Amino acid sequence: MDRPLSVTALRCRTSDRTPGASRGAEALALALDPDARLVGTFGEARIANWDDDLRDSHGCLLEAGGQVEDMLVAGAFPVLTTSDCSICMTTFQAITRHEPDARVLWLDAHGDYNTPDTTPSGFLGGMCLAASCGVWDAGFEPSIDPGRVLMSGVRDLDAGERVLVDTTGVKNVRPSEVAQRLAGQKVYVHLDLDVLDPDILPSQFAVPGGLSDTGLRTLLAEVKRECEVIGLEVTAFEYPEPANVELVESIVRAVL
Ligand SMILES: NC(=[NH2+])NCCC[C@H](N)C(=O)O
Repeated sequence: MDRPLSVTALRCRTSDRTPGASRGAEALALALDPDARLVGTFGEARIANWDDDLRDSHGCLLEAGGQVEDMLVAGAFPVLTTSDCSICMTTFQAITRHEPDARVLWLDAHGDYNTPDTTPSGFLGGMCLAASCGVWDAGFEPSIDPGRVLMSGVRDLDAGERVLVDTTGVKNVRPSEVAQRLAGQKVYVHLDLDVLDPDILPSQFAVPGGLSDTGLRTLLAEVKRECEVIGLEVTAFEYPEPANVELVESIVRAVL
């Protein structure tokens, strides 16, 4: 990497539900960079459906985009660690404002490509990529063309969600194909740790059949070799407790 690393841990509204998630995000950020910024605040704990969630998380989402923007403006390589994958609705805005040609590599067990019409759970985190791609309006400008998103590790799509992925042109490919597909391009990586197998790292929305830690490290190392990686966000709900931070750090370092 030719740019200085700039790391921020963002504590999100939804961290109320999984406080371990924020501890993990902060521990990871500090492991990557002792000078990492730790920002964000807990909101009021209440059970949310997606529109409550959107309202309550609004400040946190804006903060996420602002953090990535600041890191880019400073000429740094941004790394954002957080519990809440919904931040992509603003982080991708910051990325594509600075690098209009950027591709997004979406490493996740889930597509997060539901809309209010297809969501089985009402969970905003399951709808955030679709909002980023302009499939529905969450109140944030769409930031990335679906054709510029490459998914891998995604193995749990709801029925309506699958139709949207297929019809809007998002590609979902095997891990071994990722680096070739993105070769020579500028790539921002969204890494939800539930892309790993739940035997390796437990998660709130665990889906069996995930990548091994070695498999993920290999994939990221290939991406680093073949592409120009321009930044990274590491998200998860049931984030690693401090005992697992070493494992996650070793994975993240493969792409730095
Ligand atoms: N980023 C995540 N953990 N997403 C989980 C989404 C689960 C499911 N597809 C839903 O919409 O509710």
